Amino acid sequence: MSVLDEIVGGVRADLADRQAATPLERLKKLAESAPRPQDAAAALRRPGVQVVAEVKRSSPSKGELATITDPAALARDYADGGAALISVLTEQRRFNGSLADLDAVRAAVPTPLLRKDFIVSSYQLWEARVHGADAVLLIVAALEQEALVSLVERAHSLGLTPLVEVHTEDEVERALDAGATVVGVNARDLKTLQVDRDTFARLAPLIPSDRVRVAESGVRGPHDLLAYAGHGADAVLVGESLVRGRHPRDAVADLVTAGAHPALRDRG
Ligand SMILES: O=C(O)c1ccccc1NCC(=O)[C@H](O)[C@H](O)COP(=O)(O)O
Repeated sequence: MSVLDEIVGGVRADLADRQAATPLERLKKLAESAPRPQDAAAALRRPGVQVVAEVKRSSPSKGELATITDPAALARDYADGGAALISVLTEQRRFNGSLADLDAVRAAVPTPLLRKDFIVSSYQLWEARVHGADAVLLIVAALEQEALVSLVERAHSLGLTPLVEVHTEDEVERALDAGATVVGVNARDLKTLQVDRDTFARLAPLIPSDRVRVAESGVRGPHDLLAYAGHGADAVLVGESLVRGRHPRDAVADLVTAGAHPALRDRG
């Protein structure tokens, strides 16, 4: 069994518990009083290369990354540094995240938020709405095509921006067929956990330029952002290097400054 299969198995088990505790109809009622989602795609389409900063405590590849006791404070640093979108991991077993983290971050910053999880059911989209997310991650490798199409449509109908994640040529085709407008190319293979930064250069030309192209994983600093930018990235998603560093606000600001270079801002 791959790491991804194992994670998704745990996610399904936890999901069943939450569904038993809060039936969908109740969740839908709660969504009525949730804030209207912001346009996360528009935030990523701004000129230059935008920064998506991630609240990430642990990972299957590295174990514990950082003791984040106050995700709201970290998110405020990210927002102050100029992040266009803040990604909050809500998966519990392997990433040590939670919907409570999403709540805390939502209450702390006005920046659009991405619920980063292993979404397999529309129930999780309703949860994302209730807990204040503006965008959700949909991982092509974790979904059958029919489920992917249906989740992309449902996310849009709930006002959420789906960030559709791919790692291979076939997955790019599936993402585009499913109607993805924001496509994330993950340099990390979720089955082997190996990071190969050349993945973005290989797959980006297959993604039409009217879609938002996000380069995910392996960004250690501005030089990696600039390398991804050179291959057409509109945004980069950064986790580990920000949570491990001592000055997350400055680290985000350095990335934002690199991404705002006039040569990148003036790209067509
Ligand atoms: O990070 C992992 O080990 C991982 C393992 C299995 C599934 C997903 C995983 N990570 C999710 C991500 O892709 C990253 O959190 C995100 O792209 C940021 O990457 P990084 O900057 O390298 O932390």
